[in-house]
Amino acid sequence: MRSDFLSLRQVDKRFPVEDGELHVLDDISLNIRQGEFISIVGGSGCGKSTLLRLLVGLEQASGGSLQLDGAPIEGTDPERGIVFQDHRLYPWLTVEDNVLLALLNSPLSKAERLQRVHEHLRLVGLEAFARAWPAQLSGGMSQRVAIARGLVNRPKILLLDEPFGALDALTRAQLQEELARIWLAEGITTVLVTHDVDEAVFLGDRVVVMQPRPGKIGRIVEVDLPHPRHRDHPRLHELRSDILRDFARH
Ligand SMILES: Nc1ncnc2c1ncn2[C@@H]1O[C@H](COP(=O)(O)OP(=O)(O)OP(=O)(O)O)[C@@H](O)[C@H]1O
Repeated sequence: MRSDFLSLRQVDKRFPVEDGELHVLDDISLNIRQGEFISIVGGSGCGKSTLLRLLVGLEQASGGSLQLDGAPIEGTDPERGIVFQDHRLYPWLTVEDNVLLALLNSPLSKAERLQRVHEHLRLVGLEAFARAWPAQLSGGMSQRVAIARGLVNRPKILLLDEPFGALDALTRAQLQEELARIWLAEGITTVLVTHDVDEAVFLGDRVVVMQPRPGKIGRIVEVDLPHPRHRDHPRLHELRSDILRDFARH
């Protein structure tokens, strides 16, 4: 198993703005192991989403390098699956077709594609809803479809930007458990951006704590607990309080 499966070296990001440039990310270096679950937390505006957009390939770094499995990250690619806060399902397509769309450029036959879609709908517990319309789904169900769509290409990594941010607390907790189960079953390298420190420590093998202006890695916290985890484990509470103390300092 490679310890630098996903590798960020001295990544820097600046945006041109009216009166010069905005320095958003400064000297971000991080090696992520194959199969690892990394959570990224930090206050609003510290560059978490920008970092994820660089990993997706929607933005280009101003300096430094990002590599996945030995190859530079350039542009979007099905080898990187994405789930955003807003599920972005097409309302005029059924659940099945929404997931199928992600396989548009796949070399698989139609029958193989459908089989793959159903396999992933089963994985997220929604096989019975294959023919449903997005409007018939709850927020949590829509987000499950988005996870199925993110995984259907069997990507090398799964990138999640506040995937449960718009859900109520109970649904959010359920989806976190689902994600933990799916991650364990699939063994997929995962990067999660979240505001929620509880979520970050519950799911992550490591939690990257970012600091603002410009966004930097403040520290990296190892969550030294095996999976599956119990959310009430005292160690998780301890780590959470420790990280929140960091937030209070910035
Ligand atoms: N395309 C852009 N052009 C100019 N500035 C940008 C652009 N994208 C992001 N920014 C700025 O970069 C900074 C970091 O934004 P980013 O969304 O990455 O932070 P974040 O940590 O994800 O915040 P939040 O938690 O509120 O979503 C912000 O000041 C934002 O205004």
